[in-house]
Amino acid sequence: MDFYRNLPKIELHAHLNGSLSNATLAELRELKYGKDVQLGTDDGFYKILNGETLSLEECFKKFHYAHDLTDRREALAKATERVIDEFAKDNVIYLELRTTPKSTAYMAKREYLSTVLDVMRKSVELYPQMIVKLLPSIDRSKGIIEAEESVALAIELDAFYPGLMAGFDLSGNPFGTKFADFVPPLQKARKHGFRMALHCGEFEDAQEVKEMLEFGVDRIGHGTFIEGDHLEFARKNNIPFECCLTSNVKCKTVPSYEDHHFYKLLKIKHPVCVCTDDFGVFETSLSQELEICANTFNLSNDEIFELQLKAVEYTFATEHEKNKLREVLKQFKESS
Ligand SMILES: CNc1ncnc2c1ncn2[C@@H]1O[C@H](COP(=O)(O)O)[C@@H](O)[C@H]1O
Ligand SMILES: [Zn+2]
Repeated sequence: MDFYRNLPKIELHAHLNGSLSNATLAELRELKYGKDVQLGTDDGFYKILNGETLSLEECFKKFHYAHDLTDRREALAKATERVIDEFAKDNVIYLELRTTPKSTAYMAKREYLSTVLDVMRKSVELYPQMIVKLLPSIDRSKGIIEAEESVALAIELDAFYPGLMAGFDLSGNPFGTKFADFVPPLQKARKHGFRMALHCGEFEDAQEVKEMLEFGVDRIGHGTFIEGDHLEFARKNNIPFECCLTSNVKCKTVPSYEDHHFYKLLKIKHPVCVCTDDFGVFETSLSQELEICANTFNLSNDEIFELQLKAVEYTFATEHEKNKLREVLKQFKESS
């Protein structure tokens, strides 16, 4: 475990409200409901426990628990601080965190987004070793108006937080929604200069995968059901896959770790990185995901190191930032 923990790591797929640890949940619960209140104290609701049988659709219900606890500015700021801190403690040197800007009973969408961005900006001083970026998410289940609002807001706030927002994510419960509806706001985001890291092929829908690939994606979130011509297209265009092993196993979109498409991609030398998705919900960490990956597919420490080095390429960082990350990795290699 020491190797995986000490290794400087790149995290490219992590949702803020899915990344609340037990300690963070307890802190947020106390902040909202006080010390003695029993209501809403069941963190078990938020977790997907080992052996629990849930469909992907059922998994999405889990996030309501965290959303209730982060509906005020102070709580959201604390949650963001804790998540960044826990990634830093796990030796993550580059973090692209994603979150859906929300309006709640206590916060407008603008306040939500600026709260997260303020904490990120502060993290530059707190964690000089770490680079943190935000990918605002579009939650498909919330409809097109919300998507358009989020894009307009991100474009507006980008002027006040230069370099912090790097791209857009499309995620959330896809059932009952159409990708085509989200093309206009995503196009607007891309025109502004945001890169595209979309959940693509997390469930089986070849037509949607086709539409997404035609639209153009910079990175593929999950890509579990991308096969045949679509995989060929991804290969020709060198589109990296963000693989979240435990997330996929626990949401039952892959049958087991052994069957995870990560290995198929690795074998054909396709760009791939290992990510956590929602380390709080899935009770994991990036170190743990890499260790599982190494044990499942019999990968050496050198191969895991190489995965991190290659992941630097797939980040939405500037060339200057990428060089800094490579330097940190090089120093780790030399000293180990
Ligand atoms: C398990 N696989 C997944 N597939 C698709 N979307 C997911 C997801 N895991 C998380 N999210 C998206 O991220 C939100 C939580 O973080 P934020 O409130 O945005 O910070 C979820 O509500 C969902 O929209
Ligand atoms: Zn995700």
